[in-house]
Amino acid sequence: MSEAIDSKTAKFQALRLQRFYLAQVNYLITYLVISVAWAVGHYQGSAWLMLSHILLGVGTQLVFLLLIRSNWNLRLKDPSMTNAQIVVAMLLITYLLAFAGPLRGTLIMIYANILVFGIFQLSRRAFHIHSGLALVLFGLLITLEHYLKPGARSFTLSLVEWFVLACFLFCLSLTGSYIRELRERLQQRHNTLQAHQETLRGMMGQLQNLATTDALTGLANRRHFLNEAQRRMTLMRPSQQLGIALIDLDHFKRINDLYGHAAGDEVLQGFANLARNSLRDGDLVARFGGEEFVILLGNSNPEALFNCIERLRIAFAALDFDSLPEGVHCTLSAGLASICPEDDLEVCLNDADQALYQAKDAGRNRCELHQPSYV
Ligand SMILES: Nc1nc2c(ncn2[C@@H]2O[C@H](COP(=O)(O)OP(=O)(O)OP(=O)(O)O)[C@@H](O)[C@H]2O)c(=O)[nH]1
Repeated sequence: MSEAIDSKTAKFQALRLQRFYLAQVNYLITYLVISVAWAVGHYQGSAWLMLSHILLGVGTQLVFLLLIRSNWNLRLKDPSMTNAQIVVAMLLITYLLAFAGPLRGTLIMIYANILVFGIFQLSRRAFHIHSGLALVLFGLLITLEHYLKPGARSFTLSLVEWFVLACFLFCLSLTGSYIRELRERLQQRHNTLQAHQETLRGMMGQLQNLATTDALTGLANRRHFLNEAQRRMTLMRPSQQLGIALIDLDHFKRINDLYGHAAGDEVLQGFANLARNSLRDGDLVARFGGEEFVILLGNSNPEALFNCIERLRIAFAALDFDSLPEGVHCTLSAGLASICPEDDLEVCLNDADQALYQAKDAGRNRCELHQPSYV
C-alpha cells in the first residue's frame, strides 16, 4: 500500500524512479550481452545458467521497484537505496563474470559503470568502500577459480585484469572526488544566492513599506492612497458607490504652538489609531499630508458615509491625550463625497475638499456632504 506523501517527497521519489529506470538500461544492455555471448558460444554454462543471470537481475530489480513504488523506501535511512542497489549489482556482475569466459576482460568494466551511479549520491568514504568491494569480489572470483579450476584460465591474465580494474576504479574515484567538489561548490553558491535573494526580498518589502506608509502614523501615505483608490474605482460594479472623506484636524497649529510638536504628533497618531480601529477591513485610511487625512469607504451610500464619519468625529472629540492638559480635546472637520463608477477620482477629491471648506467655514467640528449641482 502506498503511503500518502507531500509534494516535496513525491518529487524526490520521482527522481529516484528516474534514476532507477536509467540503471535498468544498463541491466538491459548486460542481458543483451549475456544472450549474445551465449548465442555465439562464449558463455561458459548451460542455457539455464545463462537465464539465471537474467532472472536474478529482473527479480532483484523488481524488488527495488516495488520498494520505491510503495514508498516503503522512505522508511529507510537512505531512501534512494544507492548502497543496496550497488552491492546487488556488483554481486550479480561477479556471478556473471564467473561464466563470462574470454569476455571477462571486457565485462569487468561494468563494475566501474555501476559505481558511476554512486558518484552523486555516495560520500567519498562509501565510494571507496564500494570500489574496494568490487576489487575484493573480483579478487575472490579469480582466486577461487585458480584453486577450484586450476588451468581453466591464465592466473596471470586474471591478475592483470584485477590490476587494470584497480587502476580504473582509482581514476574513477579521483573523477568522483572532483565532481563531488564541484557539486559542493555549486551547492554553496546556490545557498549563498538563496540567502542574498531572501535579503533582497526583505529589503524590497521594507522599501515597499517605506514607499507606501506614513512613518509617523503607520497609515498609508498619499501616493499609496491615490493608487489604491484608482485601482478600486476600476473594479467597481455599475451600481456600486464608494465614499470619500477628507478630514482635517481643527486648529491643529494651536496644539503645536501651545503644547509642542510632540503633543501634535501624539494627536495625529491618536486620530490614526482611532480611524484604523473604527473602520472596516476593506476601508482605506491614509494620511493625505500634515494634519489632513483621507478615508475611502467601500460600498457606501451618502447616508452611510455621513454616519460613519460622524461617528469618527464624535469619538475623536472625546479622545484624551497624555500630552494635552486634562479637558483639552481636539476636533476634526470632514468633507464627504460619493464616488460612482464613471467618476474621476480627482474631481471627487475636489468635491470632498469643497465640502471640507464648507465645514470649516460653518464653524468646524462637523461633517459636510458635497451636494452635486444638477445642471
Ligand atoms: N506635530 C506635527 N505637526 C504637523 C505635522 N504636519 C503638519 N503639522 C502642522 O499642522 C499645522 C497645520 O496648520 P494649518 O494648516 O494652519 O491648519 P489648522 O491650524 O489645523 O487650522 P484649520 O485647518 O483651519 O482648522 C501646521 O502648524 C503644521 O506645522 C506633523 O507631522 N506633526
